[in-house]
Parts: sequence; structure tokens; C-alpha cells
Amino acid sequence: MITQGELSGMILAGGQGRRMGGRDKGLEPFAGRPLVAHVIERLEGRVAEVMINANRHLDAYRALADRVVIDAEDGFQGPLMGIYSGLRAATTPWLVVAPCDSPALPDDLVARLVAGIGGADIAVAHDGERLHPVVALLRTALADDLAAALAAGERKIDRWYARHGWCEVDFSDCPEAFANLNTDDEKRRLEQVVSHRAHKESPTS
Ligand SMILES: Nc1nc2c(ncn2[C@@H]2O[C@H](COP(=O)(O)OP(=O)(O)OP(=O)(O)O)[C@@H](O)[C@H]2O)c(=O)[nH]1
Repeated sequence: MITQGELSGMILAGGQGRRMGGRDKGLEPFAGRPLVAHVIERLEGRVAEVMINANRHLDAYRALADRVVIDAEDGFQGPLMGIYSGLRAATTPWLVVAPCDSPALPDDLVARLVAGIGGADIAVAHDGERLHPVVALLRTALADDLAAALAAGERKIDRWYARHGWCEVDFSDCPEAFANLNTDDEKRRLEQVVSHRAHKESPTS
């Protein structure tokens, strides 16, 4: 079983946020905190260090995590480049990645990915309907292989996963957990989901 000391966590916040007018999604105020803080909460205490993968507003991100990792190559080349940068930066044999724009991720996300990986090199979250390639546990020794794939032009995460021993981890019992926000409308809707959930968990507050 993979232990906490063998695990790094990294939140992908390196996107351009075009559907939100180019705003930096990870720093977007959400239920009173930066959006990325909701995801940090799911990793803290479960991994040896929490990193944020970001390409702008680095000082703001540095105030929130142990370490900030910028993309190994610039030009906003997509999340697979962010994953690669995390695999290279991690000081542990395993890396959990999660996106900054999914504030309702399950509290036991890390434990379930670890329990579900078996003998595979990559475990990916599945919500019962679809795979979420940006929510995954990966062996950091895959960095060299990913470097070669990126150099050959690969940018699709699931296509790169498919070339390795990988497995799905079932989260079909967690409705809304993987909902992400790309627009202001989705942000308003998800804020309601998250505040409803917080109210259910502590009805007296
Ligand atoms: N490192 C890195 N991460 C990215 C990049 N593009 C997207 N991501 C991350 O991948 C996840 C999914 O991103 P999307 O919502 O598809 O893209 P986005 O750039 O955030 O938003 P749009 O510009 O509206 O598509 C988020 O966690 C992003 O931060 C990139 O070029 N580099």
C-alpha cells in the first residue's frame, strides 16, 4: 500500500480560463475562498507535499501551497504538460493530480485512488458515466516516457494513459463530485451545491 510519505499532490491550475474571460480560475473567489483552496483541502494531510501547477500569478499561488510548479514548456500546451511538470517536480514515487476547478471532490479521494490502484502504474477516477483523466494517481517514474510522448506531439491525456498499465477507480457513489466550473453560470450553480453540502454536514452552522 502506498503511504502518505510516498505521495505528492499537485493541483492543475495552469489553464487560460478562456470561458471565464481569461480570469485565473484557481484564484477565482468561490464560497469565500480561492477556488484552488477547496481542492488543496482534499490533499492536505493525505500527501507529503502539496504543489500547485500554475503559469501566472505565481506569488498568489505560493502563498497557498508548499510549492508552485510552472509548465516545463510555455505556451499553454494543455493539462498533459502540467501533469508532466508535476511528475518531474515530485520528490516521491507517486503523484496525485486534481484540477483546480472541481471544488466538490470527495473527501476520501486520495485514499480511494490509493486503494484502487492495485498493480497498475496509473489510476484514474471514473464517475460511473465518464473518466476524469485530470483526477489520477500516477507513478512518477513515468516522467521520462511522458517527455518522449510530448516530444512526439502527444497532448491527449487518456491516449497517453492507454499506453500504460492503468485502471479506473469507481466513484459512481459520489454525485456531483467531479463537476467542474468553466463559466460564471457553472460557478453559481456549483457554489449552491457546495454550500448545500456544507450545510448538510454541519446543520447547526
Ligand atoms: N499546466 C497546464 N494546465 C492546464 C492547461 N490548460 C488547462 N489546464 C488545466 O487543466 C484543467 C482543465 O482545464 P480546462 O477547463 O479544460 O481549461 P482552462 O484553460 O482552465 O479553461 P478554458 O480556457 O476555458 O478551456 C484545469 O485544471 C486547468 O488549469 C495548460 O496549458 N497547462
